[in-house]
Amino acid sequence: MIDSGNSRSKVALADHQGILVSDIMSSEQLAAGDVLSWCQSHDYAIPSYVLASHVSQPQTRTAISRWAQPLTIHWASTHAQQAGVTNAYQQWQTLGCDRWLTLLAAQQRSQGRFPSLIVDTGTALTIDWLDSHGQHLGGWIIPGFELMRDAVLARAPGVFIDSDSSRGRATAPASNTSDGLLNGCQAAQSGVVRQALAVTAELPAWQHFRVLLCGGNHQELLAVMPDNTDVVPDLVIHGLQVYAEDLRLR
Ligand SMILES: Nc1ncnc2c1ncn2[C@@H]1O[C@H](COP(=O)(O)OP(=O)(O)O)[C@@H](O)[C@H]1O
Ligand SMILES: CC(C)(COP(=O)(O)O)[C@@H](O)C(=O)NCCC(=O)O
Repeated sequence: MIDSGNSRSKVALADHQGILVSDIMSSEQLAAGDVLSWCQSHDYAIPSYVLASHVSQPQTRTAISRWAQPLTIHWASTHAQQAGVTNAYQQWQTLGCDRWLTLLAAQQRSQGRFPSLIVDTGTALTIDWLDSHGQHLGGWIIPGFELMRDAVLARAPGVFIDSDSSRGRATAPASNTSDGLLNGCQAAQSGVVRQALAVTAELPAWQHFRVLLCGGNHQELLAVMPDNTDVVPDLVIHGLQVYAEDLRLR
C-alpha cells in the first residue's frame, strides 16, 4: 500500500490480517521504485498487487506506474459512497483521495457508535467531520505548519529565521522575528483545531465524538488535543486496507 502525499510517501506491506511492516520514503525514492527492494530487504515476497493513494504531482504517479508495471496496480479514488461512508461534496470526485481514505478508516473504527473529527497534519492541515451514520459533513483545508511558514518567508523579505529552533511554541508571545513566525504558525495550527472543536460542540448528536489525529506533524498538536483523541499517524494506510477489503482485492 502506498500513500503518496505532497511532502513524502508512506508505504506498508499488508496481508489479509493487517499491516506487516511500514515505512516512510521520499517522493524521489518512491518514484525510483525503491519499494520493491524495500520489500525484499524485509524478507517479504514482492506483493501480488499495489494499492496506491496519490494526491501529489502527476509525474510521481507516472513513475510509480512504470516500476509497478509487472504487478497489478490499483489507484484508490474518491467515491460518492463506499464502505458505509457518504461523501459531503456535491462534486464528490474533487475531495482528496487521502481525505476519503481517512473517512473510511474512521468509519471502520467507529462502526457507527460515535461521530469522528479527523485532523490530518500533513503538507496541508485538513479537518473532516464524519457523523455516526457515516455521513461526511465536510471539512477544512489550511496550509500545514511548513507551508504556512514558507509562504511568509517567500513573500515578506523582512521576515527571516535565524534561530536554531525549527518548531514554534503556540503558547508563547515572541520578541524576535524568527520566533514570531514559528510561534505564530504553530498557534495557527492549534487555533484551527480549537475552532473545529468549538464548531463540533454546537453540532446536534455530537456529544460523544472522538478525534482522530494523523499525519507527519501530529506530535506538535498533541497539547491542544482533547482527551477523546486517538493518535493514528498512518490513518490513510488504514483507509487503504478498508478500501482493499471493500473492493475484495487479492
Ligand atoms: N522526518 C520528517 N520528514 C519530513 N517531514 C516531516 C518529518 N517529520 C515531520 N514532518 C512533517 O510532516 C509533514 C508531512 O506530513 P505527511 O503526513 O507525510 O504529509 P503528506 O501526506 O502531505 O506528504 C511535513 O510537512 C513536515 O512538517
Ligand atoms: C488537501 C490535500 C492537498 C491534502 O494533501 P496532503 O497534505 O495530505 O498531502 C489533498 O487532500 C487534496 O489535494 N485534496 C483535494 C481538494 C479537496 O480535498 O477538497
